[in-house]
Amino acid sequence: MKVGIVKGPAENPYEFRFITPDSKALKVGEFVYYVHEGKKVLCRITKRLPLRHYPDIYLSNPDVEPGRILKVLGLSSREYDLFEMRATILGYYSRELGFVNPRIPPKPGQAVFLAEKDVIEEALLRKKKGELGSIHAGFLLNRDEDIPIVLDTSLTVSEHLAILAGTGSGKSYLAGVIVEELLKPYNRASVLIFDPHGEYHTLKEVEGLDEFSEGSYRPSVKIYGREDIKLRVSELDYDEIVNLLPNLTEKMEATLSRIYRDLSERGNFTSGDIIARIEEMKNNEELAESTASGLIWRIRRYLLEMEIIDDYRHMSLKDLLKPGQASVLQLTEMNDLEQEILVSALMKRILKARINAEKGLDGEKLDYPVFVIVEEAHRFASRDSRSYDVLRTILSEGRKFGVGVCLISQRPSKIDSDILSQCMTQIVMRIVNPADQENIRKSVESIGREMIEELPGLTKGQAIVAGVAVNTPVLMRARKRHTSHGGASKNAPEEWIRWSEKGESRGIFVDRKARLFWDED
Ligand SMILES: Nc1ncnc2c1ncn2[C@@H]1O[C@H](COP(=O)(O)OP(=O)(O)OP(=O)(O)O)[C@@H](O)[C@H]1O
Repeated sequence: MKVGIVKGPAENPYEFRFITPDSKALKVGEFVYYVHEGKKVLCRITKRLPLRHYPDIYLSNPDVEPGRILKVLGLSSREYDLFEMRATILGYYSRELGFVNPRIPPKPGQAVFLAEKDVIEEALLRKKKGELGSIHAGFLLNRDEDIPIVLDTSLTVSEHLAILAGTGSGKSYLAGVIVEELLKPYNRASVLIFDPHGEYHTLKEVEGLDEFSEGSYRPSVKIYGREDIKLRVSELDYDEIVNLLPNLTEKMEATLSRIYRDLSERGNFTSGDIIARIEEMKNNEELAESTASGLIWRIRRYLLEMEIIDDYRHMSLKDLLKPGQASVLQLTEMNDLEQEILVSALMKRILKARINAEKGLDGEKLDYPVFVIVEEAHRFASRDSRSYDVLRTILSEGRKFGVGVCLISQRPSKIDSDILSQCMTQIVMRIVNPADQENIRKSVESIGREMIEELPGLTKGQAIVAGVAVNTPVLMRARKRHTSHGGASKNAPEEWIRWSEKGESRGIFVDRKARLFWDED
């Protein structure tokens, strides 16, 4: 479909301007093309400017439509119905070379066409919907026709993914879509989810849905609650143990460091082993009574009191991570310290197990790549977080060993920029906060300035997808979930009414007297 005519070049050589009537309803982000030597040269619309404004006097009376004034004056409304569009030339697409820019802008007078479904699918996407190793995340925005937006699974997971947006824009809904896709028969991924708000348990529904099974394949989703999540004392780093024990004196730290070094060389150890060593040092008069008792008290009070820390039990990595399985670690009842220590210790163990498997080393092994989703990533990937060092290492080295990470955050400006810039696929949804927009502009180079300007205007579920998993940034609306969304907003009035209809409200206002504690039964 012809949608406009080229007016001429713009300020820079890879842009041009064209004129289109309003009736063609072209929007920023839309894909168009012109023909050069028989090839369709794909372009993205970056700006839409009205060509002529109505004289102010035509707009002076809100009750009189400007078109009527034109009619009375015998003028045509069509000349006010025109828009000048800017478009960036992406090039014609070659499977081998990617986008090839012809380096000759279109001539004035040349026709501009709306890119058809097959042109978009061929040029923008590396994978077709349902193909082996594909993620059907949504549909091209601004089109009535459903043009699927499909990501390349391999690049999405191994080169890390970031989903960034203001709160309530649909991040975890979309992450759910991505996990669903990863569990489909054409991916059968091994996924781990750190879920601080308990939003992912509903993914268990996939186990009963036909879309997810093929032959003998059926995915599984395991939910780990607080009582199932355990770290062994001996799998904690020295720094992690120190972080758990408050107000250690220099002498206590030095003692603990020595004991930790000795015990960790032997393999597994328990908190009882640490305490026994401290007592031994005290009895040998290597340690003052007050230091020894202070250290033992802290170990008993803080290390042993922590529910996620155990002397013997820990989660088996082989149970936690399996192809065709998503494991959801619910962190809802843990405090920040426990959550950070858990992310740090478990991620370290996963990376080590992958390195062991890849290099044929001794020790715990994981024989397949894994994908880890970290919700509220700003809490775990900011410089002052206890899990910062591990995440930084995994983000920079994980791809070599098949540990992919998806960071999800509503405060991208709080995520360390070295970490964020390692996420090679970015999905950015509505962001209104200017500091966060600026941070996205700096750390997500593949999204141009004109696309960043679109961010505040997006609505729930709409996103810019950019980076290695697609050939060029594209505007998308997320597809519908097969499973329900565990993070769905509460409908308060509905719940109030349901509650009151059950009769539970009766009598609630009878006792209006404030009770003092000595009045209580
Ligand atoms: N694509 C979508 N289609 C339909 N509903 C959606 C879509 N995306 C999000 N929603 C709904 O919008 C609400 C917020 O979505 P979601 O929980 O994914 O937001 P969020 O960005 O993760 O928010 P928060 O930062 O608070 O966790 C939910 O009720 C969800 O069901």
